[in-house]
Amino acid sequence: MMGLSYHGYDTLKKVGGGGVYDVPDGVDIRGRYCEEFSKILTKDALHFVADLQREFRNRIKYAMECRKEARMRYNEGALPSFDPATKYVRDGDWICASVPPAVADRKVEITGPVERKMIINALNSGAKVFMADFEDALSPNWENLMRGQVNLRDAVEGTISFHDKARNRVYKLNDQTAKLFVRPRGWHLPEAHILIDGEPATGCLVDFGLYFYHNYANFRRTQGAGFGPFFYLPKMEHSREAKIWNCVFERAEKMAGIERGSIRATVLIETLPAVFQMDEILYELRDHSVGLNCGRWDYIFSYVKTFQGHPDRLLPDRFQVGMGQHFMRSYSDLLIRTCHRRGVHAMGGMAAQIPIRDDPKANEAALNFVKTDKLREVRAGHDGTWAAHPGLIPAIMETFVNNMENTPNQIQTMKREDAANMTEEDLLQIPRGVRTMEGLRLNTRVGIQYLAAWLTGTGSVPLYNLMEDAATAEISRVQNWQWLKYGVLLNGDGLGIRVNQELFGRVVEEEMARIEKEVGAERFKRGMYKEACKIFTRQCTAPTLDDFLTLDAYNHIVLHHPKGSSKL
Ligand SMILES: CC(=O)SCCNC(=O)CCNC(=O)[C@H](O)C(C)(C)COP(=O)(O)OP(=O)(O)OC[C@H]1O[C@@H](n2cnc3c(N)ncnc32)[C@H](O)[C@@H]1OP(=O)(O)O
Ligand SMILES: O=CC(=O)O
Ligand SMILES: [Mg+2]
Repeated sequence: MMGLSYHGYDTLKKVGGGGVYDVPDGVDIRGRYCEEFSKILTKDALHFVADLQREFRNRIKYAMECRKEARMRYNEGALPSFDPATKYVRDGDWICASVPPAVADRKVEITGPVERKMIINALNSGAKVFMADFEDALSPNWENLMRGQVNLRDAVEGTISFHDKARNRVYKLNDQTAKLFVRPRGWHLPEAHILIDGEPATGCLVDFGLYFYHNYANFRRTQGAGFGPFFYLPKMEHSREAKIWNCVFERAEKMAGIERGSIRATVLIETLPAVFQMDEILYELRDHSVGLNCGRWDYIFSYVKTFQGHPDRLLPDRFQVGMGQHFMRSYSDLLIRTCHRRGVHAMGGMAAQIPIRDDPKANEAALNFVKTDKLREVRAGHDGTWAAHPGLIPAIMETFVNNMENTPNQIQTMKREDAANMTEEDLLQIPRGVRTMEGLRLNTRVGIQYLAAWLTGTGSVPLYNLMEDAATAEISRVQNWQWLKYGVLLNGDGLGIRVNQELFGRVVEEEMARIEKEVGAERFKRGMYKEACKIFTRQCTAPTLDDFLTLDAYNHIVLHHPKGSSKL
């Protein structure tokens, strides 16, 4: 039977590539057809996603409106703060459901995009947990998303393999693997290739829904010892958003006929407003929580975004905004105190350093930086932390093991009551440091190269010996925007130059020439550097700050089938 429109017909929908997706009433697939994808995009799985979308779309829209409204208040001069209306939650004596034994020990967690070889490498890496990422580390084009689902299904089944033909190497899972967590996209991102009742689906409901539907049974049997699946939840700004996730989880548990509280999630505290909502977020998810994580890179991005209307809160060069800054330390300390008081893990964040193969001295310095950062985390009371690369795992594991008393975590032993009186001033203190021309140049060079990679399907890249992903690139973008908006003085290099449009135009030109030289003329021509430069420059110079780099850029990676049908 040929496909009709998505309205009112329970029918087969024909799309590019000659195949057909069997879709339920009201669902339209605009992504490329592929037989492998059709095993993910089954009618029943799509039915589940559509049910979630229909049940929660209005609440999601409302939550996004609330974000806008809060931003307007911050733009008018208000500061984020603890909410007096939920003091009873912060003061209350409740705790979260107890931690599932399968994930009691989370000393080192590796993260990475849902790419086939990386999934196998990460699961085999010796880390306790692998967070498979549909978010900061992934460019969410149709192929990546759908292949990611196929890869995760095979990983959970234990059948995943990969043949690297160039190296004639076959990758398979070891007997012992890391426990899998999955990070869906944030609430704000649409999935333009799946329309439900004529509207793009909510990206995270697609990521969550398809993964949950196909994997919950296998996962609980093989990985979760009766619990799971496990998730990481990104970029929330308020506990009302956590409440929606909690309802989504309950809805999924009901559909699957599994016990309430089976699904568990760690929430990234990576927006400035959310640091004032940590108790409230845990409270909403108290039956489904396994802790919070310091998503430090998005947190820095969010500091600039929240204070976009506050010229007295300008950031110094990006690399000076580390965990030594008072506001960052305060955030980590309060997160540990909050989690341990509620009986769940307080996870540390990502050090951006990665191994440097061709320079032993620089490599040693990078490794020492990571070790110092991780030592600070474990001594502060974190129960585990993130690694961006398998090469860092032994050193990080050793740091955590040697500094914890033979226990899987520090939930009972590091209560951090000293952080109980953390104030709003502590959490908001203006970061110290200077701004330099090199800072502006590096932001520009990194931002454009990251975006060029993202547009061509790669969401995490090594640049100048550091891991760059959507969160780190955001810092480069918003920092440039902030410096331009307020015409800041570059006060750290003795040049006494003010940032303005003309200077920025020159910097962009010169940095593009440098990028071309560094990557080579051929790769530069083949890549999407010019398009990336256009998008990045527009965003840095826009009169109003765009909410997300990837939201504006998303239109450029939407590819509707049959070709030529409209974009978002
Ligand atoms: C702010 C945040 O949200 S942080 C979380 C999101 N970001 C991430 O997850 C970034 C994860 N890291 C990465 O993507 C990568 O490490 C990069 C892009 C930074 C560097 O990647 P590469 O340049 O390919 O690293 P490199 O060449 O050293 O890789 C060596 C091997 O390690 C593997 N590897 C590297 N990083 C990872 C990882 N995170 N997970 C699994 N395997 C990995 C590579 O696949 C490669 O395997 P192979 O030898 O079998 O071919
Ligand atoms: O997601 C993690 C972050 O640091 O951002
Ligand atoms: Mg993040």
